[in-house]
Amino acid sequence: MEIPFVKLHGLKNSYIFINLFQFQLEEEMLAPLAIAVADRDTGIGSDGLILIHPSETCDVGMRVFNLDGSEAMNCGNGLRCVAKYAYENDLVERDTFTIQTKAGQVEAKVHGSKAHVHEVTVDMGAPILQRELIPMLGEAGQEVVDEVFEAGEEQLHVTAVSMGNPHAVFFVDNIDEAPLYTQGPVITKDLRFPEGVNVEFIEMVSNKEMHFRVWERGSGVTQACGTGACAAVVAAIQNGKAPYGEEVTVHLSGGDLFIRWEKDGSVWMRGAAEKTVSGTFYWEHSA
Ligand SMILES: N[C@@H](CCC[C@H](N)C(=O)O)C(=O)O
Repeated sequence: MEIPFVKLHGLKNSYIFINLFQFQLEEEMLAPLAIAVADRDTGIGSDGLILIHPSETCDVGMRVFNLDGSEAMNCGNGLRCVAKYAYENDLVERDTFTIQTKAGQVEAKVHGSKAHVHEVTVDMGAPILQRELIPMLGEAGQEVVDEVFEAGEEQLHVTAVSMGNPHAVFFVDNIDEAPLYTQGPVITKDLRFPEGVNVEFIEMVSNKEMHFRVWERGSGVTQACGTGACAAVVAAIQNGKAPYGEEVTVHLSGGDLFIRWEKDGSVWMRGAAEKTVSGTFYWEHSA
């Protein structure tokens, strides 16, 4: 099978994009295809697969698959890349348009020209803070803010936030000493999070600046996570470490994102999106 693709990344969080306005794929192919394209030896190499598809309710639709083939409800870096692709490739004409995700609808605004979109702002909608909706086990109806979290020998404190997908945020004193590779792969599968969880470690630099590292559910360590950066800023505000309504700079391994949470309202994400490769993926699918 010959599959046309484009590779884009948001701050080095890279995905293979397939345009389903032009190409059809069977549902049962999607998970194995995600694993195949993401493979850095035998595939193209990426953190996963994103499908850009026609939508009945929005200007375009997006589906996201992690490196291990699991499907996610949302992807912040993917949304900026989809917006760039859709505008540059005339799937949309206006510079502000809607994108459907499995978690709901968002609005994106591209910055730049039809020839080159360099940055995108996305209204990510309101975070979901109620424990059972994240979802996290425990007493329903409460927010999970700075809660004691036993993790093996360590006692951590977690703040849990959903941006359509679940995030467990841990504040640390020194980002270089965060237990990313020891706790990340364990907490992501912790049974207290019945759907698994993306794990973020945050060092506050000031009330408007933070360092960020992530272990993504289904993909492991990545250079950036857009929904994770949104969740981290929400968590910082819930913990009194950052203000409502002001842009916070998040330093991820792959670059910076600029996030603002309006009180009782939306989280806004602004950042770069880049295209690197396009081509044909040759795939022998064995059903
Ligand atoms: N990298 C993404 C998030 C991708 C999905 C995540 N791993 C999940 O399973 O929820 C982002 O930029 O938000």
